[in-house]
Amino acid sequence: MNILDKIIARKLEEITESKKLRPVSVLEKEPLFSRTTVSLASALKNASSPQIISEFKRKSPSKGIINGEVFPEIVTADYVKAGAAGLSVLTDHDFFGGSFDDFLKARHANPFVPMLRKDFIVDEYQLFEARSIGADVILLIAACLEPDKLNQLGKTARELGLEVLLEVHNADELEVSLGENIDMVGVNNRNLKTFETSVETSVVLSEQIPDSFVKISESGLKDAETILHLYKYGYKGFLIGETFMKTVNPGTALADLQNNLTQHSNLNPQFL
Ligand SMILES: O=C(O)c1ccccc1NCC(=O)[C@H](O)[C@H](O)COP(=O)(O)O
Repeated sequence: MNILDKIIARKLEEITESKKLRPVSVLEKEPLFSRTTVSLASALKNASSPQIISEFKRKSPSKGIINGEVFPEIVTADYVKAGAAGLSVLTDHDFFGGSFDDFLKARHANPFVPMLRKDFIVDEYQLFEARSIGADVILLIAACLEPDKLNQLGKTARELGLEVLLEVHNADELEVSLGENIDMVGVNNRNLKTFETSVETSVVLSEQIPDSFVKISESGLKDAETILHLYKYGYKGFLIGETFMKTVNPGTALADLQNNLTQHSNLNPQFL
């Protein structure tokens, strides 16, 4: 069984349990459920420089524990101070060490910043969960979903006021999954079989994503040079987790990257 199959098998068990414990009628009564959402797509679309979406990620299948001693409210507030355009917070517990508690702490510390619920969405119920914890954006991973299901989830997400980030790893996934219920397309540079990352994946797929979708490059991003290189291919957003989270102070790591981006852009104005 590959890693995605394992994650999804576990997710389906969790969803069955959660539906019994906290049905949709309960989720709808959560105070954050009716919160006005904030658009990540607009923040990226209107920017005239590369924008970083900073991820709060404790561990991962590829790296194991990344950082055990971190507080979501502190790390995410530091990210925002350092100029993050948006936040991504893992809510998957078993494989990424995340939780709703992490998400809620980040949300309360940053009420007006666009936040992505980073999880493996396979059921409408999880969209109601996302709304109830104050998410603005949800992720639909093409590798996990049949095109009809993906389209249906996108439609329901939109009806709930959530933006939809479609994640693809290759041209085939892109071709069958792109549709009217998608706001942003994220190209994941991580090969889920080998866990190796290659930014060439973002380069190769860039031309195949219509300009009407905001483009985001995800995973394995480490430095300003790579980000500015991908910016030339039309990527507006850059989702970064491990590079920041493996440091003692993830917010400072983002601030350093932002400084490097500014310096490189000044040295090479053709980048911007
Ligand atoms: O990160 C993993 O090991 C992983 C394994 C299997 C499925 C998904 C995985 N990551 C999810 C992500 O999309 C990343 O957390 C995100 O793009 C940030 O990547 P990075 O900057 O490399 O932490």
